[in-house]
Amino acid sequence: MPSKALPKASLPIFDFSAFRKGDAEEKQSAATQIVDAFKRYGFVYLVNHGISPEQNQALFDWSKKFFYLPEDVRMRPALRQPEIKPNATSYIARGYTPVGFEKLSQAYDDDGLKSLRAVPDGKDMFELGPDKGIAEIREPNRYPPEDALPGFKQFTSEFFWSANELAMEVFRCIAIGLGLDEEYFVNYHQDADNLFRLIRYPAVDRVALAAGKAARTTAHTDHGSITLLFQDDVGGLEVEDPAKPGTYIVAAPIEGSVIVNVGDFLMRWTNDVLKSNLHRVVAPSADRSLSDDGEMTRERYSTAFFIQADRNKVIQCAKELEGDEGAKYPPVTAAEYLLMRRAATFKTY
Ligand SMILES: O=C(O)CCC(=O)C(=O)O
Ligand SMILES: [Fe+2]
Repeated sequence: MPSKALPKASLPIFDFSAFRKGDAEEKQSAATQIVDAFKRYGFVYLVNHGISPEQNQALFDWSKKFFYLPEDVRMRPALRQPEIKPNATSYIARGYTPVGFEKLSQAYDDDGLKSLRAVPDGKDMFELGPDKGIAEIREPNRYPPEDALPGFKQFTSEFFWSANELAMEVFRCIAIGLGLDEEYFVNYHQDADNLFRLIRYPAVDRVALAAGKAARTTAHTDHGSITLLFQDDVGGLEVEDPAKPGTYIVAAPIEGSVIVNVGDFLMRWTNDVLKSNLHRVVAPSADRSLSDDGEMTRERYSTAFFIQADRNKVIQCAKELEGDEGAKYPPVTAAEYLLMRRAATFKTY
């Protein structure tokens, strides 16, 4: 009998209630440990993070309902994400993106991108941002008509704000762990200019996926400040082992947990003190990920919540993080940085 047990995860797992509900000493201790893990792996699991198991389950239920909408509804021009042009002035995505458009990678030269794109990432996505504030005015959300999916808009909006609240707690934790003012990072994330991405990886031929003839998400780092990642029970997420570059640690699903990882922008902002680490989604190792006949790897759902700093605030390394070498990078705004990173991510030719 194949084992249905979840593989043991080897990335650090923290009970976040120690930070959220602890006294000053407990907060400091939790923050120090979590920051140590971000320095080493760039990734942690949090449990007891404040988003209830019911909300978590509802997220996947709604996601599934969205992706099961008829194709003609998903592909309506009003819902479809506008094509990203090479000279785009915005890095913000809203709406539905069908399979084959986004290819995450670390390659930025044309040849590298072209050869990687020979095997597209097998996923489609629905992306949204805040429904109030300056970010909403600049880029309104693109939803299916309410009668096509009643309640979807309200749920995703509520989830957006719950996840944003959790992200702000994570920033407080990181700031305390780094010896900075508790509100240091929160002050740069006032607009909630975040990207909330529902992802579906359709069922795919097991052998093709394992052989690299089909892909889910190629190895990449995230661009923004931090990412909160919710995954279902299929598996396949892996994180590069910092002790053995080129090899990967399985980031197995853990029910009710959220994975938090550091993005490139925060790595740069912290003078490389915190690590933005490579990760990918590959063929899951466990048998529970296969269809009944064993030919296909089951479809997989995940939700990534990319936290991005206020667009036009200039960030630069805090004095406390300069170390002996001084600041490694010149000041930059989130808009300048993210625009540059996003341009390479979408098929533009
Ligand atoms: O689907 C996942 O588990 C990871 C997705 C991811 O890394 C991304 O979209 O940046
Ligand atoms: Fe990612």
